[in-house]
Amino acid sequence: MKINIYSILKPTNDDFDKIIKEFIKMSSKYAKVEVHYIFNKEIAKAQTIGDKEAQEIYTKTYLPLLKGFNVALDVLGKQVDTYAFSKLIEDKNEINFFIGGAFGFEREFLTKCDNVISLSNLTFAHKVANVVLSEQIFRSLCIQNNHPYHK
Ligand SMILES: C[S@@+](CC[C@H](N)C(=O)[O-])C[C@H]1O[C@@H](n2cnc3c(N)ncnc32)[C@H](O)[C@@H]1O
Repeated sequence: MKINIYSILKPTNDDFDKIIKEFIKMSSKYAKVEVHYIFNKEIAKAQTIGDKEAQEIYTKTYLPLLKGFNVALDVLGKQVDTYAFSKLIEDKNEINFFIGGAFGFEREFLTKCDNVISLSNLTFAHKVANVVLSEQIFRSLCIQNNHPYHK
């Protein structure tokens, strides 16, 4: 199983990145998990302009990456518990998770994904969302493989 996490963000190698890397390393026993930070001039400019234009740039960036099974993370998405999350990612060859930029997602992009999930009613910073996502991926892989971590 291959799991990609796409995040519109400059990689900074801070403590959040270290925690994310740790969960990915722990997951590697069961799946190949990779985080892809996407940041370029257009995205940098997007952060300084209006919500709508920025969202259009995020959509343009993410659309070509849609392949396999695609899950967007959005505060207003479907709330799932860990077991439902585990079922969602079970038996898939390739899963892509998309974390939005500072202005969130354009509806058009969300409708092109197979699922849109919410991790909480609270809005998190990108990296906090990525920490929670990475931990839930590891937890789900433990559930699927009967590893005691999930108890
Ligand atoms: C700083 S947030 C964007 C906030 C933006 N104003 C919005 O309403 O979407 C950046 C990204 O983190 C992810 N995120 C933050 N909180 C989340 C939550 N509770 N559930 C799912 N994803 C979340 C989403 O992918 C979001 O696009």
